[in-house]
Amino acid sequence: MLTNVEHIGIAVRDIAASNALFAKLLNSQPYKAETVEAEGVTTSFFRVNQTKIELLEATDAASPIAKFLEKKGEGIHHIAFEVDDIEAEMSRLAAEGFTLLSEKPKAGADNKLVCFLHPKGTNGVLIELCQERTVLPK
Ligand SMILES: CC[C@@H](C(=O)O)C(=O)SCCNC(=O)CCNC(=O)[C@H](O)C(C)(C)COP(=O)(O)OP(=O)(O)OC[C@H]1O[C@@H](n2cnc3c(N)ncnc32)[C@H](O)[C@@H]1OP(=O)(O)O
Ligand SMILES: [Co+2]
Repeated sequence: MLTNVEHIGIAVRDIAASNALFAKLLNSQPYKAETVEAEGVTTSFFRVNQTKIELLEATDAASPIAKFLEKKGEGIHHIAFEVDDIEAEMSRLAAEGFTLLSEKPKAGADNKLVCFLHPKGTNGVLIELCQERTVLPK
């Protein structure tokens, strides 16, 4: 089951400058910064009540964020939904015809297991599923 919008991912060119901008906008500081080498990103997270803003800067030219910035520029990169059982949701969504971008959940930022759905099958919006890693998948 999808339980809430866990975070909104925003692609940025300069995470230090965007941290300062979002700190002013949200009147709060990021609570976490984390690099996820496997995804080619450096992230920072701001809490906004029940959800989060995830700023994403590319760590290298092959990063999905570098490619996105080149094609579309800065802006909303993905919407992440919290799920209670990521493997069950992956099976359900694959059976519904969505294209999963990994066969298994992957390690994400902020202690999450994640899986992405291809934006071509979701009206041009990249969707991330994420589950807290303390809840082990079946
Ligand atoms: C920090 C970890 C994690 C978390 O815990 O929160 C993250 O959020 S990591 C975020 C970065 N990681 C990812 O995005 C992984 C999933 N993405 C991918 O696997 C790829 O980016 C992709 C979606 C499969 C596209 O890759 P590829 O085909 O190699 O790139 P292209 O640049 O050629 O794009 C093809 C096509 O798709 C459009 N596109 C790409 N990204 C997005 C996007 N974020 N939203 C909407 N559309 C997107 C792109 O514009 C191309 O379209 P056309 O030009 O019309 O073909
Ligand atoms: Co994300």
